[in-house]
Amino acid sequence: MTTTVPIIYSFKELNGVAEAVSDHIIATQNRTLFGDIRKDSGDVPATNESTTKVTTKKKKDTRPKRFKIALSGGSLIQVLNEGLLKREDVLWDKWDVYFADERLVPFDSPESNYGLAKRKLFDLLPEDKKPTIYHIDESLINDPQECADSYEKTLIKGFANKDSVKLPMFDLLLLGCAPDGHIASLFPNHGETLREKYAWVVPVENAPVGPKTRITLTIPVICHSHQVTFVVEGAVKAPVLKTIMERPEKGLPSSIVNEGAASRVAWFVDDEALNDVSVTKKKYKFLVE
Ligand SMILES: O=C1O[C@H](COP(=O)(O)O)[C@@H](O)[C@H](O)[C@H]1O
Repeated sequence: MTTTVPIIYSFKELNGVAEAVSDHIIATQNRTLFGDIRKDSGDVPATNESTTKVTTKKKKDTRPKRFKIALSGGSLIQVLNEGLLKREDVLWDKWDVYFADERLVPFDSPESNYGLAKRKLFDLLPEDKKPTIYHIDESLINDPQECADSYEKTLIKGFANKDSVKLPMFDLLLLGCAPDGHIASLFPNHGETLREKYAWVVPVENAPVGPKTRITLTIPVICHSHQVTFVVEGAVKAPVLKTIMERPEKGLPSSIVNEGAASRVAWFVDDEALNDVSVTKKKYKFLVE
């Protein structure tokens, strides 16, 4: 069994993954802000109170469009640092930045995903170009369930209410993939977390890779994103990429998302990470969209 999801492959001569993924992010930003591709993620269906029948008529969303993006931590942040900071066409002040997962450590810990993004990205932007950032409540890091619930509430506010919007829809969700196949803080063999259907955010209390306690977006939320983009580099990732592409039946979290979001998934990988993959590669010469 092989996966049919195309790989968007960053050719070395096009300056590598950081450049290519930056072009992709900016193209997605521009389509979201100036195109018509985004479904109204914040719309609330009108309710006819006399019959309590929910109609499909939607209120027109008159709010200025924002680019709603979720970031992972880890190696992705360095890629963004190298690719995005030098660009002038990143409209940072129109970005709403959320996190795909967070490690429950203080923000000044080197292990904090928000802390890393802050130091390597947000702190380096001019004051008038900062995005709006939605991070966890640092005071709740000792209570994973509370922290997850609180972050879910943050999402609910950002994407209207949970009853009317069954799932939030990020314009772009950026994922790394660890050598064990975990994405965000969704780990292989964490069945209950991987099967979660209702919650948008869940606690993780026994992560096999430190820090042990985390919170993470769930698979349905990740797969509902308008665009899910993986960024994976280095020979250390070659075996896991082979498993994802050639053995989806193994059910790694990365494979579940790769299949679940299918046509909305893109992969940005370098030659080293792709080295072991033997399925037919669809190579796209990457052009600015
Ligand atoms: O623990 C985590 O690991 C993954 C993968 O990190 P990488 O450094 O191998 O790219 C990361 O995406 C996630 O946000 C993080 O919490």
